[in-house]
Amino acid sequence: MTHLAGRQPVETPLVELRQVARTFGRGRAAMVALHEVGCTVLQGDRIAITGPSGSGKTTLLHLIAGLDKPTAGEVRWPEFGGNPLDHPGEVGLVFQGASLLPALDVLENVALPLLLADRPYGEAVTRARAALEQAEIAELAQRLPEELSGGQAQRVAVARALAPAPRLIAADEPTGRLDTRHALAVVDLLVRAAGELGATLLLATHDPRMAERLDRCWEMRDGTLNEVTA
Ligand SMILES: Nc1ncnc2c1ncn2[C@@H]1O[C@H](COP(=O)(O)OP(=O)(O)OP(=O)(O)O)[C@@H](O)[C@H]1O
Repeated sequence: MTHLAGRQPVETPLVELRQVARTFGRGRAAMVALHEVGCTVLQGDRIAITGPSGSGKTTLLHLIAGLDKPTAGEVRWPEFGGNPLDHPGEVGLVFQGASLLPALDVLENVALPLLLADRPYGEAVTRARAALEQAEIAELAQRLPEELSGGQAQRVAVARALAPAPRLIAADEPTGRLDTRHALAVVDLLVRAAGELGATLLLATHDPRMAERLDRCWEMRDGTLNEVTA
């Protein structure tokens, strides 16, 4: 596994899952997406969650980020004192599509989460500009989303996630709609930015070439988790 520059994990658990299961639906229609998964995410970890379609990557990522609740078992966030989503700016989320607001320019899109978290306007704009610099797209600040390529739009989505300086970055197939060159660039950006921020990074991907850029790799198979590297 590649160890790109940055801070190494310290042995402090950021997220702990104990015998976590997640079932969707009920009765005969019940679908067990996760079977008694136990794992620990350490501060500063950079973990790829791999596995085929339907193996449970998104379900696991959502539980770790606090977006979903288990149907059995326990998820704990010792460093956050409860669900991190209750603390605005602590979790940066990136999804397959950039989902930028079409009427706002790039700078406004990146500043928006900070404004929604009641940060002062000046601070939100300053942080948004810094995140665009970090993502190496400062020159796009005044563009509208419709004026961006797919790769540029996804870098804006990454900048939006980075702007509040989150402690946990959760990215779900963030490169699924990009060609290999742009996909690798976005993954490398996430890895570098996580190192610079001292943030923990979890990245769900079905692509082993993306997973190789991170330090640890968890492989999902039919709702169970195996660590394939450490
Ligand atoms: N809301 C839901 N209702 C019913 N079943 C669901 C729901 N969400 C996920 N599932 C099922 O749970 C299983 C795991 O889904 P999940 O999205 O976590 O897999 P994944 O590995 O992320 O897949 P992909 O790579 O295709 O995104 C799948 O069988 C899926 O159909």
